[in-house]
Amino acid sequence: MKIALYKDQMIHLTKIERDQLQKIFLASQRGELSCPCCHQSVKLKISIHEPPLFIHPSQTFNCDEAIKALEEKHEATVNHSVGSFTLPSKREINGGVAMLHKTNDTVTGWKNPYEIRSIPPFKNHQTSSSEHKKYDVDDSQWEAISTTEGPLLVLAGAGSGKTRVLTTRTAYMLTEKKIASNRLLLVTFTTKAAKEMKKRMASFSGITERDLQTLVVGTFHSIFYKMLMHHQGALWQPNKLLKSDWQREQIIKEASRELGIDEKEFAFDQALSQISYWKNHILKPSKVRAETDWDEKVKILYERYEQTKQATQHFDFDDMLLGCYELLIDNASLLEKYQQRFSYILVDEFQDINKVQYEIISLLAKKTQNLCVVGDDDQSIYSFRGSDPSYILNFETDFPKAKIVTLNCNYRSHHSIVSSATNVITNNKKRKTKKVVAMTENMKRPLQFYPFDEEEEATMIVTDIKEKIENGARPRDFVILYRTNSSARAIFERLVASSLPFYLEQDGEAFYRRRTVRKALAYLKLSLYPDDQEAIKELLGAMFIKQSSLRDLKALSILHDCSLLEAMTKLTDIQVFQQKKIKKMIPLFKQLRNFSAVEALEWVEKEMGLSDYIKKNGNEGNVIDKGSDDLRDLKVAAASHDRVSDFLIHVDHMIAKSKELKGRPENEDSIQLMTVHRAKGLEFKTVYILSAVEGSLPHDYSLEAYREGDLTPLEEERRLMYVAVTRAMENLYISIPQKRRGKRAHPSRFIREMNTMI
Ligand SMILES: Nc1ncnc2c1ncn2[C@@H]1O[C@H](COP(=O)(O)OP(=O)(O)OP(=O)(O)O)[C@@H](O)[C@H]1O
Repeated sequence: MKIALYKDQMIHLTKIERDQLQKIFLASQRGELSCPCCHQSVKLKISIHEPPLFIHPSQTFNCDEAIKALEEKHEATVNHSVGSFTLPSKREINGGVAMLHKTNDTVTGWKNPYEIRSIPPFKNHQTSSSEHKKYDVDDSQWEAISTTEGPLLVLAGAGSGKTRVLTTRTAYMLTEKKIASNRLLLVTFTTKAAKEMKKRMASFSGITERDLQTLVVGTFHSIFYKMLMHHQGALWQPNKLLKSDWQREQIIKEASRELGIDEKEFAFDQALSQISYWKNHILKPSKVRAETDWDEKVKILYERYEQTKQATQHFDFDDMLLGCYELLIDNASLLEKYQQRFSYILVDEFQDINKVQYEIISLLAKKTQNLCVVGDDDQSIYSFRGSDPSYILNFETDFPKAKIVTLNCNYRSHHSIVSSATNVITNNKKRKTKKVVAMTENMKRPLQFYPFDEEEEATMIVTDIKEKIENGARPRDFVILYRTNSSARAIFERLVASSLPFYLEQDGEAFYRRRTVRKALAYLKLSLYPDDQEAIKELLGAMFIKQSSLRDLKALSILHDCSLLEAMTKLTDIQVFQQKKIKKMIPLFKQLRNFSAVEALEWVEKEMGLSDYIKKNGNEGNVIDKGSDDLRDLKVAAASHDRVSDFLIHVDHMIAKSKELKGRPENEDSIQLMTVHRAKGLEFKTVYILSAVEGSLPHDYSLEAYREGDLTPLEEERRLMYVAVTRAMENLYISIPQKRRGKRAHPSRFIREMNTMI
């Protein structure tokens, strides 16, 4: 039904502004809406497949006829506002956003979902022959398995059975070729993948417990670290490993103080990534060529970072690779020993290898040349960390005797998913030509849907998952993929509100703990709690006032019997322009609490100086996550809350939930939320891709590079879309919000490509 009662007034879906829909949804979740006929509570359902509707959650009602009459009556009436919802007096058909597939009898701007149609007819591909039936592999897979001698490049399309090939090949070498298990080295990209390989290997008949124990399977780091421990144990004690980012950050923070860099405001995370990138390229500080001011600063921090580590005998993960490389090149007899020991080397995910890893593997394989590498250049997505697809693209040049086997049968995804992925990836110029074909088809095609914004996107997806689980699906069947961690905020919040089990692997700070977000929230908090110390610290940072002023503020607040916030007007040990700014700003805090949450944030940005902070420090060196984007995201989150106080309660609740989940072990049967990067190598029955719009996927930074003539980052973004699409086994849903970060969004260019048959 299209009508419901809210605060004793009738609301009609066709008359509601689209940007109010989410608020009505939240009100309905709180049980604030009721049926105008039977007065039972009703819910607003916002789903992917059909226009929004009010529904009776209980089965016992009989209001259809009466509701129809009421709907017709109210269709003709004019409404203005109900509670905090604004209702247009005249319904706008277009609502200011592009509408491709609009319907006229529902909320403004609603667009029906749209199936991808540019799918060629499915062809049946016969593959397997009887010779290798016992391994359950096809001809090409068999060729990759049985070619054990000499360099071999297995170019494997998405879902074509790389893991199956690697495990079967290892089993074949051990059981049929009788190669001693300790002569094999199998390198995987993640610890999870290494465990999975061992688990699968155990299921082959003929493989003994001893084989599994002596076989060296692991990540580059784990294998090379063992080598270092064996030969230089004293230098590589585990207690000297800088395991966490905060430990590494601490070192460069100290160095930054000496250099006069503002500790509170510098993007240390980016600096650490840059240092890591240089190390993976075997670039010592003296060899780095700084091209920008930022590079120059980080280069100096890099120098200090290395000096400190050396002095305290600490080491980081990158040092393990560099240390192993140096160990082998400096020690010819040791190298020879390892060349003999590991006479068969297998490397998974070879498209994401970096320079130092490649150099070590090349050294080890130099003598025997028995190097089998498996990868897909179309899935190379780690160039920001130093991995370089040119190693896979140039493998035949580096190993002229290499044999190449291409695996192009996709066993994971149905035909329409594989075709959609192919439509996109074929647009990349720098790639090896290959045509991946699906082995199965079903009638379901990938579906594009058009939420109003990020909030509605999250609501639609959670509704869809809930329905599917009610119909028998398991939570573990679902994954929600996004480009950057900050995009997970809305979906996280909606899942917290639902009772569905979910797991979010956090590799960064939770959204509300991000630097710019913390600062913006501090203003709101101080408007209500002018003595909040944490918020005051953030405010000092936002105003470029040193943190030690907090001490003075505490003393001043006692002396003048005023709040910490008011005490700021009495600070003397600061610049005159800062004193003036503070005097002007402090009275404004009182007004803030009367605004809506969004208005308050606008005010903080424009009138209270947060925009100055963002301009100066929000973006420093940060190409992926900009402070100004965080503030826009924060306004989207705030839009669902009228009062500042309500929004702050919501924020605290989400911070607590996020902490709670961080410490909780992964439940195997949960909905997964992850970045596309993390989804590499995984598969799920149903995949949702968030925000397939320009600026998100492809990311803004790649579009900027493209405008400046550099195509490389955009091609990597296209590979990310390819990886995302090819994780789906049966169902693929792609979200194309009409607005993102409060602005009109444009469908991703990859969507256009997906809808164009090659
Ligand atoms: N010969 C085969 N017959 C039937 N199923 C197969 C065969 N080879 C692989 N599969 C199945 O296809 C799916 C994809 O395999 P796998 O995960 O090994 O692919 P992949 O090449 O590593 O994929 P990606 O690179 O996209 O992560 C798995 O579910 C696997 O069991």
